[in-house]
Amino acid sequence: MLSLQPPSSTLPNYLQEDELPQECSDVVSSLPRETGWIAKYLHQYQGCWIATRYMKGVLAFQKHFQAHHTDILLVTTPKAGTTWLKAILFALVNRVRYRPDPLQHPLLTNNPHVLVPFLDVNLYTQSQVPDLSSFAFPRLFSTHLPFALLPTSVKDSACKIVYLCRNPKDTFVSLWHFTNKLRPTAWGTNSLEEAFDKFCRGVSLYGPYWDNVLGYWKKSLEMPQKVLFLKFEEIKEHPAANLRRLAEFLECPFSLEEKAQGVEDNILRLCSFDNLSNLEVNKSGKLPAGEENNAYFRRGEVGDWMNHLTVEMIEKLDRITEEKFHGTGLRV
Ligand SMILES: Nc1ncnc2c1ncn2[C@@H]1O[C@H](COP(=O)(O)OS(=O)(=O)O)[C@@H](OP(=O)(O)O)[C@H]1O
Repeated sequence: MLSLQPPSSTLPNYLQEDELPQECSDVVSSLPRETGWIAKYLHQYQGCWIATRYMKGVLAFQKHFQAHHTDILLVTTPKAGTTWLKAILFALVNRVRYRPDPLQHPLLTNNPHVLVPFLDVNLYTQSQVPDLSSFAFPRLFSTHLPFALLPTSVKDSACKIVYLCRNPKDTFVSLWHFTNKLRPTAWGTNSLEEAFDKFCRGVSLYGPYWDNVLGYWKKSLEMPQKVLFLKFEEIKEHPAANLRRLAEFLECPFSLEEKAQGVEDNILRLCSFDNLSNLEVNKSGKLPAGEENNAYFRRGEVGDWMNHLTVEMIEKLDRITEEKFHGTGLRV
């Protein structure tokens, strides 16, 4: 057993890095390593930067997860709006079982990350082979892993993948705030400049950001029935149209009757930033691993990067994005 972190009883659960099983520690110790942001270290595994704490879950997820053809997997780059889309997905596919009612709905008392858990980060981190039998169909799961790292059963089955990306400048700024809120100051760097440098070099959770996004963009063009590619900014601008697109992709389109009853509007209202962020569960609750739910709600807007990045930073990030996405047809 290899311990990668000095014991510290003061750390919340989500920062504690348990002793890794031998099989996992052998893999981890052979990987390139960098000091991380929210995590103490990031390890470059199959081209993707993963926190020590999540390595066990990633390996177990890759090895053991058996996808059902009815599963829905939400994939995002961290801080792309995962919490928001988890809420929308849950409300959408469960709209018959749970009417999107402003007074009574599971989203009013549960953080979206509890209703749509991360496979690698939550379920497979707790157990090598978690019991997924209690999940209602269609099963809703989530991950930040790049397409290339998904288990074979996800790629081979007819399960659907919904991918969400957000422009890299807001993604970076959101990640920066999240990191500073949740991790001890002694870890990694407190400097915006240093974190920015790492992000630009691709060293960020589940990064490089551009590789993660491009992998799913290409798959969405090759297999439009399997991968739906959504953008945070587009959902913000045209929420109803994107909700309809999502429903059609998941083969549960809204009926005329539902449209007349205002079901689409009710889902969007239920999942809006103002509604979710003001719920008691999201103001004062915590996730099972100890993260404060309010850390997932900050501003929820497009363009906050203008308040944080210098002109040089903006130019640099724009230039990298331009180069990486050149010729792919993708604009973010
Ligand atoms: N309902 C709703 N509507 C719009 N925006 C929302 C919503 N909920 C969360 N947010 C904003 O999403 C950002 C958090 O990103 P994620 O949820 O992807 O975080 S995580 O990857 O799950 O850790 C973070 O963005 P920033 O405000 O820019 O930091 C949240 O405020």
